[in-house]
Amino acid sequence: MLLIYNEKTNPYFNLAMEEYLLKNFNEDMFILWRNEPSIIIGKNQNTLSEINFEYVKEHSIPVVRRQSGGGAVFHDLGNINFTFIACNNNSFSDFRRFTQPIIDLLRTLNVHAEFSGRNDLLIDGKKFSGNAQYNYKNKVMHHGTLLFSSQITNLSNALKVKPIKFEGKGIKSVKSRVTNISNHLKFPMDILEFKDLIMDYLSKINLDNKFYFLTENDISKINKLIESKYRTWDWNFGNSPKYTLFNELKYPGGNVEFNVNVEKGSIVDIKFFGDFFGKKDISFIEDLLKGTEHNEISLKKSLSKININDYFLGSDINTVVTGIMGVK
Ligand SMILES: Nc1ncnc2c1ncn2[C@@H]1O[C@H](COP(=O)(O)OC(=O)CCCC[C@@H]2CCSS2)[C@@H](O)[C@H]1O
Repeated sequence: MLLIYNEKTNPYFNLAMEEYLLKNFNEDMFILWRNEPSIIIGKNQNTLSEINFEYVKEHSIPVVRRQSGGGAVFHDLGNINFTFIACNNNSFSDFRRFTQPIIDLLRTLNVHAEFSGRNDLLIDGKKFSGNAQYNYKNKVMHHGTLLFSSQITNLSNALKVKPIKFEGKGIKSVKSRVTNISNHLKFPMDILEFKDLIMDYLSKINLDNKFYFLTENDISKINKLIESKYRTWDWNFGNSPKYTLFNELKYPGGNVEFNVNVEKGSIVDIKFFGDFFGKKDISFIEDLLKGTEHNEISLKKSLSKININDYFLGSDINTVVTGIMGVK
């Protein structure tokens, strides 16, 4: 098994690295990695309905979609991620096979952890690890988080959403009470010591191991994948399953309700309902916004073609855009 101890903490890099290693190597692997504060979204989720958009914007938190299914998780440098890539697997594998080493390792530290539900590891009934898998050809990639000393308040804030606004077939995250491993240790331990401990433990349970360090060539291929996929709005947001957003726009001239239907990231339909005090017909805006990508930049660009006051008296572009994004 190849053991990869990755020091990079950029979430775009790390998600692209997983895909690159899965698709370009024909060997079993184990990788440990950490991300700077970020949200990692499941393959089939509606990104906007899973994140606290205002918080994410205010703190410039990258939101990155991954290959595997499941819900949205928060990462920071207090969270360690582990990835197993196993060749010669024809289907999804038992989650327990890949999480048992973590449970066993924690037992050596006197921490009692258990597997629960479909994809969680718990200590005292609280989650510290979420897991997911992805199949590629005859391989399975299993990855999981390990909350060791994460900022739990930031985790809750980043994932705090008002889900009633969105309707669609996107996979919803399963909210849990969470805990950090370090709170359950009988003695102080640094996160990097814990990371070393996991790597040591893994290298002992497998006999035939080799450390592998990413080469210049690997890194340049990973960088290409970042630019073509992992850093793009299309993959992280646009790729969401189709959804409808229900919201209300409050502006000095009144209140209007509206629905936006979004498919492949673009507005296919938008309808405003209510009393309008603007002097122009609202259907012009409805037509104007069809085909616009459901993001702030594209909405601003489309709306800059008109005088917003002609439709929403006393309002401005920013207010209308935040409304249409479902932020307020
Ligand atoms: N980092 C982290 N670890 C454990 N649990 C978390 C974390 N962040 C949030 N949560 C909690 O899990 C739920 C979502 O649970 P849910 O079961 O919906 O989703 C998951 O667990 C997905 C795990 C994906 C693991 C990948 C491994 C490497 S890249 S990401 C969320 O609402 C919080 O309550």
